[in-house]
Amino acid sequence: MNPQEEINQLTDQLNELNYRYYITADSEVSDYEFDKLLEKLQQLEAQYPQFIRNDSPTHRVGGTISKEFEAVNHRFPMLSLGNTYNAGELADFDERVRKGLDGEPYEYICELKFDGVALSVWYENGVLVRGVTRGDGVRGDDITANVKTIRTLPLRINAENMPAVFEVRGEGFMPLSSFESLNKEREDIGEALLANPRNAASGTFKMQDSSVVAKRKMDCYLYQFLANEEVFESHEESLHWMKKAGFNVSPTWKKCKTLEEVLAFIDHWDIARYDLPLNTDGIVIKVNSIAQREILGYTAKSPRWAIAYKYKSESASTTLESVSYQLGRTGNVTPVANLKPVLLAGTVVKRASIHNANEIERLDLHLGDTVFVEKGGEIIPKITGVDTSKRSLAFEKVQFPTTCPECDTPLIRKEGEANHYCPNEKGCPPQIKGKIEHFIQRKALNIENLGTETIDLFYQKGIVKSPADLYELTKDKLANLEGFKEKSINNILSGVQKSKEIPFKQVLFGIGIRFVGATVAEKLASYFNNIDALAKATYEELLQVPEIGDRIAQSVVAYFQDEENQAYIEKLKAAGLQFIHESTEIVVEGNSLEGKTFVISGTFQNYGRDDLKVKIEANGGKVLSGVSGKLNFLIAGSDAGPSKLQKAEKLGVQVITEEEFEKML
Ligand SMILES: NC(=O)c1ccc[n+]([C@@H]2O[C@H](COP(=O)([O-])OP(=O)(O)OC[C@H]3O[C@@H](n4cnc5c(N)ncnc54)[C@H](O)[C@@H]3O)[C@@H](O)[C@H]2O)c1
Ligand SMILES: [Zn+2]
Repeated sequence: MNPQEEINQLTDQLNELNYRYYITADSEVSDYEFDKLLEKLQQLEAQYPQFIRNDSPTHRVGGTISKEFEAVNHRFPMLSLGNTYNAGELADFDERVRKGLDGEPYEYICELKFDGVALSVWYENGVLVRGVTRGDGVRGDDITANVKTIRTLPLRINAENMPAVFEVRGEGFMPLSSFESLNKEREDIGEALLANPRNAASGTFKMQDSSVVAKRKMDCYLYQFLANEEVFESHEESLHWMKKAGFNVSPTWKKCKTLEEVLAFIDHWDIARYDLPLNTDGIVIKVNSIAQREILGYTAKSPRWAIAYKYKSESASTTLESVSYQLGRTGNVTPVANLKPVLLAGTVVKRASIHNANEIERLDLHLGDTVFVEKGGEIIPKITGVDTSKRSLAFEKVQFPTTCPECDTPLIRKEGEANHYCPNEKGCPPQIKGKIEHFIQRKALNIENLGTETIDLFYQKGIVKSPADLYELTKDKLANLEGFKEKSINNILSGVQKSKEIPFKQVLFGIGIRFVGATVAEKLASYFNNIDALAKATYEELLQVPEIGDRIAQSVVAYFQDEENQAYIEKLKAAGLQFIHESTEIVVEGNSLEGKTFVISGTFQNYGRDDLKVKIEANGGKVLSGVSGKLNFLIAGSDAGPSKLQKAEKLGVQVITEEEFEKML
């Protein structure tokens, strides 16, 4: 290949990888490989500038803006960071800084490189007015309503030396704990799992409904302050100021005066970072003095005064011994690789996830292959490649099964879906047991004293074959089972008894309609009020419910058309479960709100909107639908409508928070 051809080929390849990384979230190569390819292109471009293409990935930030949000021009471009993977390259960076500053002394601030999405948040007169994504670096998506759901981000601040207009930047992220519970929820309702917390964060910040974003408990660490005028002399000062003003600044940063101190910081966090509540993929080294930053300046893509040191995600090679196929509650079949045990990032790895049949095809897996496994942001390691030079002709290609490994029913793959699943919902043992486990979990019927093993036993003995059978358990039936003492029998029976008090929304979640998670169940319960109305609802009616889309509506209709499901619901009704929605119990404090009028806007910490309405009325107040001059109070939640707020301000209507409202009671 001649240099021009090579430049063309690398440009195309990197643009494609960028697209996959930022848009479809299914990158095929590790960050390390990506960065090496980019470096190669950079070198070629430096040598043959006449061949640089206009769409070269070396000249611009990799993301894009989307159609769903308003695009906003950044006041200061949001750049990327140059990166290094070893101490030698870091020393080169330090050398460039030294030369650039012409012998002046300088110091660094080292921070962790948080693995989320960059956010820019604008304040005017201390009030949060805008939240924007990085986008292509020049323009980003206006996601203000979503950014406002971040609880640690102040909506209003009042700090010393605060310029009228300023901007803070930081990394929006989904804490690991939220990520895990979100994926657990998705698994529960048969949805594909999110690949890693970064993709989850970027997807969440781009959702249309900010009340869903609010539920996901996003967070943000701030690491940059920007204003038209010079407010601070050093980065350090700005970090202290942001902290004092109430921003969430991670306390992990450190001032380093020498390269040795920087390297010690890198070593320390290489291990300590695993104890943090979020993923990190390296550290960022920044020149501390703002004046010196100006001297050093920028390239088209990144500042010359900062660099990222990225930790190489550890990889190991081992043998693929077999592939097993696991069946989830909703019949999803997931292939899992069984590996010859190998040490990876401090733990022995025996299994790796392969996601689905496409992935087996893409990797062209053969049993006996030498495979590379990597631990990235995910908890379970994954296979990233195959060393085909080590493949022998005798190795057999991995074949995704055509029938269910548990019940032999032919597997189904819906058009457009990557997953195969077993349609034998009512006769496939893991699906039946999974349904019972789903039914008894805390967020559903909350039946204590029943574990996986007990359910397994009940199922094997033929005592419980559906959640409805739980309500036919008796002392006699259980007394014959080995290992069950009177006390544990009583506990199980009383747990079952207590579940009859569990509110309808949880029952609805528990019965396990595909795609109906806890949140959706709550929405359906309060919209339709009872199971009969829900069962009669047409596809079109279901689409009227906020946040209910095509897929859920279809699934609900199909569920209630099935006669066996109808019989199952009847059985549960006969057992005495709650099938009517009771809005949350409202405590009436008195008539302190007598004669006062309210408008509700936004989402609230302690109340659903309907609950809040009932609460106001129960205490003598009146809820109006629109803001007018006659209105007394606008209760503004975390993402209250800006037009309502403006109107209230204009008309002199008092705007109060949830806490202020509670004080009125
Ligand atoms: N595997 C692939 O296919 C693929 C494709 C494209 C990009 N990538 C990876 O993505 C990287 C490019 O992404 P990028 O342009 O977003 O750069 P980057 O993520 O490497 O660095 C810039 C970003 O770091 C973040 N950051 C976190 N903590 C920070 C801190 N304390 N201070 C400042 N910034 C901080 C900010 O969001 C900032 O936008 C590449 O280096 C590559 O590794 C991989
Ligand atoms: Zn099956």
